[in-house]
Amino acid sequence: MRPSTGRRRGISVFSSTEMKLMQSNPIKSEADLDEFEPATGDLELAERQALRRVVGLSTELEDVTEVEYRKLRLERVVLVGVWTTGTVADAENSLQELKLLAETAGSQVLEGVIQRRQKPDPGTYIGSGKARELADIVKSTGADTVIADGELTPGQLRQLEEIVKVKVIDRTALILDIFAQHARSREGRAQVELAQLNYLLPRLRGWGGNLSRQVGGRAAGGVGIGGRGPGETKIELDRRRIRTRIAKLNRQLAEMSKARDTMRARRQAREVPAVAIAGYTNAGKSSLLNRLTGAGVLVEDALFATLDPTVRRSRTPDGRLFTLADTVGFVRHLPHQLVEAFRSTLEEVADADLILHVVDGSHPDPESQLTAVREVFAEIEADKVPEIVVINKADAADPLVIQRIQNREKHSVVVSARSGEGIGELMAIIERDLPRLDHEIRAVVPYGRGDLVSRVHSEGEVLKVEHGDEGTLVHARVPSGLLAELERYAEPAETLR
Ligand SMILES: Nc1nc2c(ncn2[C@@H]2O[C@H](COP(=O)(O)OP(=O)(O)OP(=O)(O)O)[C@@H](O)[C@H]2O)c(=O)[nH]1
Ligand SMILES: [Mg+2]
Repeated sequence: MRPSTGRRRGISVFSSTEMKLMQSNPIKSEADLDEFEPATGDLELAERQALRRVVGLSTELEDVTEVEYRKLRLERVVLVGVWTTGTVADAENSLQELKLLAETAGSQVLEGVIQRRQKPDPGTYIGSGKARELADIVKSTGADTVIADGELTPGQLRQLEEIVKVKVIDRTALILDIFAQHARSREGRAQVELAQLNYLLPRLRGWGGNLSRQVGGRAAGGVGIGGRGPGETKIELDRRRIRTRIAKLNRQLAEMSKARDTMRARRQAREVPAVAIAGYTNAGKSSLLNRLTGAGVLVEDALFATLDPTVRRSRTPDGRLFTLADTVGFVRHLPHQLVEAFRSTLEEVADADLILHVVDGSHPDPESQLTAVREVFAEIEADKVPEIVVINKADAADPLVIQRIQNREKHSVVVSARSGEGIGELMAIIERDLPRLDHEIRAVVPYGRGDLVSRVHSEGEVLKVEHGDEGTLVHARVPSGLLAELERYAEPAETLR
């Protein structure tokens, strides 16, 4: 924590245009600032920010890509957290994670501060005295944004902005922003936009027209709110547009989820068991999928590298086919708007026959990651699915920490997706825990039905194949769908050995 730099408030932090604005609406002392009247406060702040935005975004071009725009937008940030429970180490881990999130969003973190409090200040999140210290830090570091480690009310965001004089965003907005940058598929983009709009809607008044910028270009672009003046009519209009857009996105997503359901139903009809790889972001889920299937999925030392689930086929050592799905990573306090919006994607986890819950053994606090992930499992009703805890990054982890997790998690396996250590053991566990959906059959398949024989090869487990006079003699374990088709060619019981 930085020492207090005193209760200074230099005018030099403002541009000349802003100074003019302040003269026409003078703030004489900090006391005035504290008792700011919300109604005029909204207007004044929004105008000041509108001006600030023009100054800061002189490079704002029509064709600048969204990511570049975001980088401009959130370049130099100061982090702030309120530490209510737990140890100093917990509080620091939390801010460390916020730093990774901020960096993932493309910003440079200049400083981070935490305040010990019973609970966040209802008005300004951190205490108002601390908020002024924060303002000094912002000024001396030249930061353009403050990111708060929590979900702030619209009022808290506004009041903190009034004190620190730069844009304030919260953890939820930051995570939404990262998702928006990473979403690639049509469904993923629609889900993120829906989450952003739901976050935006109740905050529209508090942040005035400026909000469309804060929540991200896509949401803003999608509804066409450029956000100039925060006039009531404009806000009403924006609200209506947002609601219309939300309704449309919900309809589109329902369509897309139907397509996904069909695909899943097809997989289920074939009785191929489904394994979902889930876990905290950056735990190594995609690396594990690659290691198990050679899928070649993007692996990155970044949070939320994966947003679109990849499904691959794999086989157990005894030859049974199963699907393996990589999924979006979880994080503590995953914004509920995101969980809601990503519900259909997350169903992939809830509908699985087995979950490989990957945890990063080299993380300072893997246990709290396990807990955070299980909270999301409960929310999406995936908590009834059998779970194997896969303690990953064994090559980098402290053996004592691994031991500690193993003691707590009886159903666990230690692996390194990087070195391959423990992967064989993991496969053996998958084989043991996968539901056995297959039936054993011996059949003589006529040569004209080569299609059935190839299905036995791809969907079932072949025990023996011979070529006889009347057809292919197949002894195999197959799912029931295929069994039904093979039964007419089944060998009479008495010939079975
Ligand atoms: N040392 C070590 N690093 C690993 C291991 N597995 C993954 N990593 C690294 O951890 C980082 C994250 O890996 P990913 O596979 O992208 O993790 P993820 O869980 O898919 O992450 P998101 O999709 O972002 O949620 C990458 O830098 C990997 O190289 C491992 O076994 N050992
Ligand atoms: Mg991934």
